[in-house]
Amino acid sequence: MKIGFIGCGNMATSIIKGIIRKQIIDAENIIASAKTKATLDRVQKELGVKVSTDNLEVTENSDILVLAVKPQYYPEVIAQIKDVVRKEQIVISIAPGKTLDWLQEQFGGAVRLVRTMPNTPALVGEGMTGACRNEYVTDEDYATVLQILGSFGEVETIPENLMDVCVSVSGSSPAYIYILIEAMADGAVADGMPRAQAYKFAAQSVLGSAKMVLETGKHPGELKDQVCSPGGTTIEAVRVLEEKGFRSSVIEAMKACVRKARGI
Ligand SMILES: NC(=O)C1=CN([C@@H]2O[C@H](COP(=O)(O)OP(=O)(O)OC[C@H]3O[C@@H](n4cnc5c(N)ncnc54)[C@H](O)[C@@H]3O)[C@@H](O)[C@H]2O)C=CC1
Ligand SMILES: O=C(O)[C@@H]1CCC=N1
Repeated sequence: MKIGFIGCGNMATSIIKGIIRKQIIDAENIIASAKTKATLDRVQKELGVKVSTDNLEVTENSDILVLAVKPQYYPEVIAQIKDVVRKEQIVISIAPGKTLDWLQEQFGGAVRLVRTMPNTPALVGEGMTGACRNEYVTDEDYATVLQILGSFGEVETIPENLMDVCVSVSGSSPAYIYILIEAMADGAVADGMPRAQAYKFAAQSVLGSAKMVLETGKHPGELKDQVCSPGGTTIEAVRVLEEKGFRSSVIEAMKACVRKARGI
């Protein structure tokens, strides 16, 4: 099995590192393209995969092809490769807003397409990916794709109409969490904790809280209540978060994210 990446920036690098880490596909069976020699040198050095500036070479040398460029470059890239994409090849999109119908139209023929929304924690094997496929992708093809996507974290098949929601809840959400961690560390630093220590305490608390939700199966509200002692410290923090519109800020930010995805 050979996998190709057109574009090798943040997301492709995270996916490739995740795949190599789990030894699903060897580095020698991975090929990636980029626009500049500087990026290719960085990719070759950092990941040890084959590299090329030629998107056609990447297309011809892969069974699974990931389109890992920004959405605005999709039309240009697809126009360039569509005549060399083979019938049995699987093309994976990772772009927000690009529907299976739109992708199909750009290719102008029957292409096996899997639409996904991954996220950068793939780099450490803790990604969350939503996926759906078109009618040309066989069950066998799709099982292979899910195995690859599952090698760098969790993967779930979702209806295509939820892909834009997936962008806000998992594709983009690591950014919100990093802001939260940074803000928590700023708070700790403001009260005297050294910066590096503050990042560790904040990040480990986020990691532990996420595990509590996933592993206990308890409602997040119940877990929150367990932390809030009557007349205690936590409820004071919660009171201020509610007063400052924390919950509503998150919801509104996510709705803006979905609107943007729908408009891309
Ligand atoms: N960064 C993230 O957290 C996530 C990104 N995505 C999606 O992944 C895709 C890639 O995003 P990033 O990796 O963040 O972007 P990026 O900008 O880091 O990487 C894209 C790479 O593609 C290269 N490129 C541009 N045009 C090219 C062409 N014609 N041929 C070959 N290479 C070309 C660029 O030079 C760049 O290195 C986007 O569609 C994005 O929406 C999806 C989920 C999460
Ligand atoms: O910001 C973006 O457009 C991409 C999609 C999801 C995460 N990053």
